[in-house]
Amino acid sequence: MAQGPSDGGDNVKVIVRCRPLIKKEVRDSEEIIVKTDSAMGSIQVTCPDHHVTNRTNPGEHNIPKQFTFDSVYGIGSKQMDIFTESVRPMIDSVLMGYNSTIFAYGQTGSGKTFTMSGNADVPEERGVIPNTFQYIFDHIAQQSEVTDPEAKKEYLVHASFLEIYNEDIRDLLCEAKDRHKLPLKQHPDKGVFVDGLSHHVVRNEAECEAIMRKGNSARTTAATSMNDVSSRSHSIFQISVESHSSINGQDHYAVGLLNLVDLAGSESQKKTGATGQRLVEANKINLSLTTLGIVIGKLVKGSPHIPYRNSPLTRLLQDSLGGNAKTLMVANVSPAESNYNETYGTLRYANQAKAIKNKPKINEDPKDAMLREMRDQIEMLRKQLEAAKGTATTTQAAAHAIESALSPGQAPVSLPSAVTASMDEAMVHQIKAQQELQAQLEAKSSAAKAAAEQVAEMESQLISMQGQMLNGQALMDETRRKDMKLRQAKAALVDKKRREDLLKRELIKREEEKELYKEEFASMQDELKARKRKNRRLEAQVQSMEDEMTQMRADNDEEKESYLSEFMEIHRELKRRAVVIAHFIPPAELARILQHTNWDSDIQEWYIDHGNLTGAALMAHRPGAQGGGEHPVSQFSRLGLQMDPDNPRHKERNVIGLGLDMPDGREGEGGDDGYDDMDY
Ligand SMILES: Nc1ncnc2c1ncn2[C@@H]1O[C@H](COP(=O)(O)OP(=O)(O)OP(=O)(O)O)[C@@H](O)[C@H]1O
Repeated sequence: MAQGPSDGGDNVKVIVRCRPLIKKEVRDSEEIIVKTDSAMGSIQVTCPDHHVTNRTNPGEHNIPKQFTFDSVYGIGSKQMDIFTESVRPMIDSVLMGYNSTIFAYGQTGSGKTFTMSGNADVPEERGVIPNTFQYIFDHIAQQSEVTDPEAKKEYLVHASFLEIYNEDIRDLLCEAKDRHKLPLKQHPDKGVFVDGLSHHVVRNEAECEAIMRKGNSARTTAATSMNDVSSRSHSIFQISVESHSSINGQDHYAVGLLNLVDLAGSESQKKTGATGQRLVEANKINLSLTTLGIVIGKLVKGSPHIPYRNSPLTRLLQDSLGGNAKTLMVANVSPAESNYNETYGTLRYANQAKAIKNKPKINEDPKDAMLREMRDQIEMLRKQLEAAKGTATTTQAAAHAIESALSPGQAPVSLPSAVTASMDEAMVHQIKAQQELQAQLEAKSSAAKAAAEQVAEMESQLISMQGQMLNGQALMDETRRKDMKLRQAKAALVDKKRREDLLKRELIKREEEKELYKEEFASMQDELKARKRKNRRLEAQVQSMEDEMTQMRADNDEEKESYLSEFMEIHRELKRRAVVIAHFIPPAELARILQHTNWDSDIQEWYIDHGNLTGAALMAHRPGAQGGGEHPVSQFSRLGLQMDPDNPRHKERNVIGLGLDMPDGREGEGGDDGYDDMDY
């Protein structure tokens, strides 16, 4: 299924493939340490027992490391499964005009070349690249069955094949003697491109395969201790699919470029024991792969500067990593215990790449489309051909006219001058005219031949140019139709299985979520219950506090009222004393007494200095009665005092000695100075 344009960005798709044990690993009885679950898209790798990596926590290395990817292909996976499930959507995008990149990553000997190229001679071992050719030409062949003129498309497919060897870019399709370093350049529309790289128009899968074989045989490989045919370079097979359609009389062009990248494998010098040229190659390979790793890491972190320029590999993949292309990374791993570190490293690397986001966009109506140029050339050639055909026809007609003007069977004669001299003039004239016509005929005939040749040449040129543009007619025949049907039926089955797997994955995810919710819900319910209990307790506390507060307020109000009434009482009494003082103590006397009043804060009492100055003291110093005796008291008063000692009527006459009539039984308290309890 074709993917629509995406605005929010497309994550780099990452799939993992684990190859089976190779002969050497079987011979060495290597343990398989990788477990895959294709339906769930998960892979586990377990550190072998003897391979202790964690000294501080030795038990931990036995815990399997688990990863999930867009798809995972196990030991028994088929080339066609990978193609149908994961590669086909990328090619569909290319056919729509997106740029796409599929790159195989992994340690040396992990199966990258097997996955990308495979064995072209064994149908079920054909890799991504040959299966891609077939898919593209099947798609184009189907155009022959399209009847809607607006939906009809015309295609031009061309391919290039390059390698990056020791950080130099080389064309794998040119003659060996011309295979020198090519520069990288930047184009405002095309982006980064290899200047001088050859492009080869291909009209069918056989031509594509021929190119692939030619390039593969030119690619630098060598036997190493890890792989009998180890790629010593990164290779990029590029297929450009250009299409044209005419909608409402308007020409529309789209160009999709597909990069099929087979990276050289990372290798550890310790394991390979490489020396000399192999070591130089290995260092360069590891260097560019490290740069690729740095670029991926920075993209994931969202760094503002991505060091694409640090290696030709990352510059060429610039558009595929964080750019406008759709990208699929195939991480290849070995299942053997001896490759634990590399396998774990590849999975971590691939896991990181999942987070890279691209913003794919369709290349619509690019100015430099080869197809546009070719259509213009064909149109021009057609016009020239028409003109040439006209010229050829008129020249031929002229030649025929001359031919018929010549008397039939009359061969032009060339007579010796002695003979012509004896002939009459008319005869000579006729013979000369014949000779002239003959010369004209020869000239016209050769001109007509040349014109016919030119027309034939132009026609074959036109046919060849038209033959490069594909509308499906030449590709579709009965055999392809049948094979295609079979391929499509198989693809439909894979699609069905894929959908089932996705559903299963979704279902399991939902189940897990449900379980999680259940647990969360149960704990939330417990928490809710506990909170409710606590709330009830708090509510009861609040209620009792409120009741208490209401009570306190009521008590306070009551107390306040009682204090107020007490205060009013005291105030009234005070006023009474003030009135008494005002009436009985002369103001000067009062001022003098007040001068001697002091507050004792220890006992919280007023006291009067020089008590002898007070009225009571003065009264005590009242001059005695005649002869030192007591002042006379009437019989009535003496009796009255005995009977009612508190009756002021019978008391001394000095008002200061009178006690106050206090409220609430306090009456008379502190009657000595009369100011007791008057606490202001
Ligand atoms: N899925 C597979 N099924 C069967 N054999 C495989 C598979 N993958 C790889 N092999 C075999 O494993 C060996 C190494 O594979 P290959 O050459 O593809 O590795 P590579 O990753 O390209 O290595 P290098 O980086 O050294 O070029 C080959 O003999 C290949 O046929």
